[in-house]
Amino acid sequence: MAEVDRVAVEEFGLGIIQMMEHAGRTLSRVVIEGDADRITVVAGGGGNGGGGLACARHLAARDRLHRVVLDRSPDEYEGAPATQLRLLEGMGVELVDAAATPDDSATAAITDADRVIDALIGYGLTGAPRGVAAELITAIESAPGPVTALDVPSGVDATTGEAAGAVATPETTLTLALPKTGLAPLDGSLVCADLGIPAGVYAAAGIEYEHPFGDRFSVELSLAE
Ligand SMILES: NC(=O)C1=CN([C@@H]2O[C@H](COP(=O)(O)OP(=O)(O)OC[C@H]3O[C@@H](n4cnc5c(N)ncnc54)[C@H](O)[C@@H]3O)[C@@H](O)[C@H]2O)[C@@H](O)CC1
Ligand SMILES: [K+]
Repeated sequence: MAEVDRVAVEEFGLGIIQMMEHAGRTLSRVVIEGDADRITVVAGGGGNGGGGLACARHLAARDRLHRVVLDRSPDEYEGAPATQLRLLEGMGVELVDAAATPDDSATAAITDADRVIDALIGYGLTGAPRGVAAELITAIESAPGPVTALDVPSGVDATTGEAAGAVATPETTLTLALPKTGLAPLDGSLVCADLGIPAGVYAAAGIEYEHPFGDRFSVELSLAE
């Protein structure tokens, strides 16, 4: 998937912000179909967090957003995730910086929610979750509400499915563009979102690909028996 993203951006000129918007909007549609009114988005600093922040904007516009929890200071965001964050700030959405709140407001924002979106870490995970991200994964895992994970549950290696540390078990995982091999052993439902990546990108990345979405923009997947 990393190679597909690279070819899409460097050889086909697809914008990361474009793909991230599809990810965030489709994620918001999936959770809006449920009945949760107070949805908390927990967002990291990379591409996965950026998709979560785009989702938060669509939820806020529909009055379904409870809180946005960050694992670092808003000043540390760069690139497309920073663009998503600035848009949220412009809407007046309150951000909870878990790294700067010694009290339990980040945990409360997670435990008070009807549903939690886990957009901390995607396929960019390196090693076991550390620091604030690890604490937030533990808080998500102990939250009473159901969890929707973006792309992969944070802490799971997208390729091997191994988890070297904490993982929040999702009710649903919305994976992006292609199912990752590391999702095969996962419990819960699996939905794949179309990021609008042209078929030629897959061909250029050496992947045999048939558009799986038909007339839809997301499809539920199940493991072949
Ligand atoms: N790169 C792209 O073209 C796109 C990426 N997308 C999303 O972005 C993800 C990949 O983005 P990135 O490559 O930025 O990576 P990620 O966002 O998956 O992970 C990087 C972030 O995780 C943190 N992190 C990594 N390992 C950690 C550990 N052990 N403990 C604590 N924190 C850790 C890093 O500090 C960094 O903030 C995909 O899974 C997907 O969800 C989509 O938004 C679509 C486009
Ligand atoms: K995630």
